[in-house]
Amino acid sequence: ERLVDLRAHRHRSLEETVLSKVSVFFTMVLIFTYFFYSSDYDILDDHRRVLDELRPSPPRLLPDARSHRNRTASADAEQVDAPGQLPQHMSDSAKESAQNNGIPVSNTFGTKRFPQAIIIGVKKGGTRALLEFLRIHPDVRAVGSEPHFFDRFYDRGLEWYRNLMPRTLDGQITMEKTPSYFVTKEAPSRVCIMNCQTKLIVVVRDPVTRAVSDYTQTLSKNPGLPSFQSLALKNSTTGVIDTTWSAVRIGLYAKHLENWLQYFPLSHFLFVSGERLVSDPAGEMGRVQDFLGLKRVVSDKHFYFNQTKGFPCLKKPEGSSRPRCLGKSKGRPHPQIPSEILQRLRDFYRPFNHLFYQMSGQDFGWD
Ligand SMILES: Nc1ncnc2c1ncn2[C@@H]1O[C@H](COP(=O)(O)OS(=O)(=O)O)[C@@H](OP(=O)(O)O)[C@H]1O
Repeated sequence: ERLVDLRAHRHRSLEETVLSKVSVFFTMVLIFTYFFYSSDYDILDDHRRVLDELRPSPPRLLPDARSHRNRTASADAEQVDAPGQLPQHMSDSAKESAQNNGIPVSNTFGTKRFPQAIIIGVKKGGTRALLEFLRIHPDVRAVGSEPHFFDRFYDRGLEWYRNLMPRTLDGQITMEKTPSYFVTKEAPSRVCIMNCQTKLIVVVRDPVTRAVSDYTQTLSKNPGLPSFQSLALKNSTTGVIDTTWSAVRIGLYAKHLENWLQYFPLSHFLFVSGERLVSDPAGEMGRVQDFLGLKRVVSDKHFYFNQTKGFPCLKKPEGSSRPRCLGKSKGRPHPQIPSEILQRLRDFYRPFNHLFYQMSGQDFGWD
């Protein structure tokens, strides 16, 4: 009888252990689901980026014999087909039939390629908005975070860089954005070593507002920062602008473009107006898609103006419960800067802006 009792007791405690494990598992699933669906767009995106970057390099399978446009032979020599996920835009039936055939489709789709187009600048111009808007396009795959290869991590080598890229199918465009490339002296020659056919996109914004936006970002990380005017002026009595301050220097677009034009012809550049990206995102996206040789998929039906955010946001994508606005670090309120300092900066930038309009063949209307 004691033996039977003991067995029954053991059975019960085993059942209890299993039950408690199952309930812990479901609680975790519930918590995860809650955070997944209630989180901010940027947080989700950050998770995806971190996961993408932490994912170990896949083992090499088949050598990729396919050639791809816009790439240099040396840079391409090591291309391989590699395991990847089924492409998002692939129809469910195609995915199913591939899986039903027992073919390990997820192991043969996609190739990591060098970007054919890069958003090279400018910092605080609206580069994140542009990249996120482009990512809606089924023929664009982009790295979420900024790789900083051509400025900070060049010594890691081209293969390191290519490994950061998402997998693409033939016909899809690989992209990345790192706004500091535009002001990095060595970047043009380095990009050209990778591929001189690379398309270059520069989102430009009134250099005065851009400088204030840049300052606002630094201030948010370092509240003890000196005032904007004390950093912008070399000397408060003479009113001479301090061009060594990066927030000022970045706005000398003509000077930076000159450096790039030593390696790339003007036809390789598209200058996107940061202002119009806010006032008419669909119009500006039309130009970008044309430049990239893409079908005009991203259009006004994808955007709505969010009154609370004060910026255009993406409408609820299919299968998502929420519309997507950029995170809090995009569209921050700017501190009030004395009007005479802003005027001084406007006067300072005017000749550089005019030179830039001439060089780019576009009048951005900042003056
Ligand atoms: N749709 C939308 N939503 C939010 N913000 C938008 C959008 N379109 C353009 N912008 C402007 O983008 C500015 C930030 O530029 P970047 O993304 O290039 O900044 S960064 O260099 O990557 O830090 C950011 O600058 P601040 O307003 O100064 O924060 C915005 O003005």
